[in-house]
Amino acid sequence: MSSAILAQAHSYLSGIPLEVISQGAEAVVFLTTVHPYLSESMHPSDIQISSKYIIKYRPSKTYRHEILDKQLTKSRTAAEARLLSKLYSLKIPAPKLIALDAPHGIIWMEFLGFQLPNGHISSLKNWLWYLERQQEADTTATIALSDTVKQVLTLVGQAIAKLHLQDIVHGDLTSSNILLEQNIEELQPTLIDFGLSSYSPLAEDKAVDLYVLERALTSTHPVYSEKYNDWLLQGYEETYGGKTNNKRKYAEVSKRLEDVRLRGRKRSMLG
Ligand SMILES: Nc1ncnc2c1ncn2[C@@H]1O[C@H](COP(=O)(O)OP(=O)(O)OP(=O)(O)O)[C@@H](O)[C@H]1O
Repeated sequence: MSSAILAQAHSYLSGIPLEVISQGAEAVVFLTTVHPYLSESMHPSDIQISSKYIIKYRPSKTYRHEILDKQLTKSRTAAEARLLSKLYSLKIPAPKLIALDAPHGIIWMEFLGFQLPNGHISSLKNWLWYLERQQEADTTATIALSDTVKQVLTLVGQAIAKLHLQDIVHGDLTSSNILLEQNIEELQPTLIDFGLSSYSPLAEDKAVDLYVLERALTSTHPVYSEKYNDWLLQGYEETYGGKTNNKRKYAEVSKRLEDVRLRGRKRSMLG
């Protein structure tokens, strides 16, 4: 990453320790240990507070016109933050919004996930890979793996359905954009990266969301992806089509998903 981007982030976040954990096309993601406005003394000592937070920073793009760049940074950052806050009120699992500095392209949010035994972060992709490697080493692990994976993928499908029932489309659903949280009894999948999200009532857009995740699972977990996708869709159907009057809406998305798959297959046959 360019030192200019880092210097800019440090100037906006003066005195805040920043550790780069990812750099995408749109944003740099930092890990920090400092909360933007709460100090330790503001918490009763019996309440455990997290000491890890995420800062997502959209640097300015020098190839864009300066005024347009400022407007885009501000509106995209604010839109992502608004969505996080909406998801919290809807109880859809996603990072909690902590603070926002839209003009500078900065969002502070809750840190999610944990370290897997192999040291990787608990994205759905890393977790499935980890379990698959384990199973290959010990074939007696099959049943335990199926039960837990089925439960998690059903929850993923349910979370996506909750999003779609609100006519929110994620826009970049991959197995890296799903982080697992360790709850007391079970693993809870949470959705991250709402930078490309939008509102849409269209069955087509929802089907594309599902297709993108289906493709991600197929390409990263080819041996098991059929089962994974079945479990995911079961969870989706349960929640999206759960009420009698939603059955028709679910059938529309399901039909569209078939069409999108067909288009995808045609495209790959044509190269
Ligand atoms: N709330 C969070 N808790 C923990 N890790 C996070 C969180 N948000 C983002 N990350 C980490 O940072 C990475 C990039 O985040 P995000 O996808 O939001 O940024 P991005 O710039 O849009 O990325 P990309 O362009 O690669 O899609 C994630 O894959 C994840 O590893």
